[in-house]
Amino acid sequence: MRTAETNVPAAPIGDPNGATIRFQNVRKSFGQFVAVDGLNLDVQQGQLVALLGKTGCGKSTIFNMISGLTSATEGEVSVMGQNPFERFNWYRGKMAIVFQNDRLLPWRTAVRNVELGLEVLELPKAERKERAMQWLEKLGLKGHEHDYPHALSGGMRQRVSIARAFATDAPLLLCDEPFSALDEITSTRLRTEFARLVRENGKTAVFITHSINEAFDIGDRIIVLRRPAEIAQDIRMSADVGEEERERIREIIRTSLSH
Ligand SMILES: Nc1ncnc2c1ncn2[C@@H]1O[C@H](COP(=O)(O)OP(=O)(O)OP(=O)(O)O)[C@@H](O)[C@H]1O
Repeated sequence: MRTAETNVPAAPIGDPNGATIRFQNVRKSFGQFVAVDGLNLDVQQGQLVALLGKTGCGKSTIFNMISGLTSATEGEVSVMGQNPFERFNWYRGKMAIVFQNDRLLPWRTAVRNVELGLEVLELPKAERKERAMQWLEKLGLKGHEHDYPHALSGGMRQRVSIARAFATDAPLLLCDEPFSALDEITSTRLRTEFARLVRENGKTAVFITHSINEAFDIGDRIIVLRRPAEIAQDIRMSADVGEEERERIREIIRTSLSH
């Protein structure tokens, strides 16, 4: 595993404060129910952050605020220096999302599904196809470009949705438990490949998970949340963290999650 600071380009897009994602005293409530309470969080460009927490701790709510699907009740959310809820369209081509469900269109082949995000960006047809084919190859799907989703396994479909996200060339990737419905072997392989691609391509990524193992495999930084979405631990991982230290960190995380 590499340190969080590798592959970090000089300055984040449009953000004078130097953070790609910034939450300042963010509160989100649904009626009387407080899902996120006073959250402060900075994600720097080039970081691969695993957001780890038990079910119902508010991970998706945070995710929805980053992606602009919902607004904060109080406080400031800034992504690349803009408010994602107010400037939803500004993020086209700057933010790509991978969901738990692959969300492929069943009537489109793998390559046509990858091209979809590029159609929205209005890229010329030949370039769309070339980019989509390249990303499918990088995701190990050479030979399956013209298969329809129903002919692909769950892992292959999720590979297509990752190719679709990377093909847009968005600097920020948001992933909401994309591998949690897959078997452990497929999931482990995919998350390792995903993390490598994020680093190789200098992306910033937030990866939501409820699995400690997944957070360890993915994150340069592991943020452990407890209800109502407060940060219980903020852990920086690096290549020189030995196995003994990793086990100690796992124990700290388990303890945090059990509260
Ligand atoms: N639209 C909503 N209306 C009312 N309550 C909501 C709404 N969205 C989320 N909540 C509540 O806020 C809390 C946090 O939900 P959230 O989906 O963010 O958690 P999560 O950590 O993503 O859970 P999971 O891992 O199960 O997806 C939960 O108690 C949930 O019931």
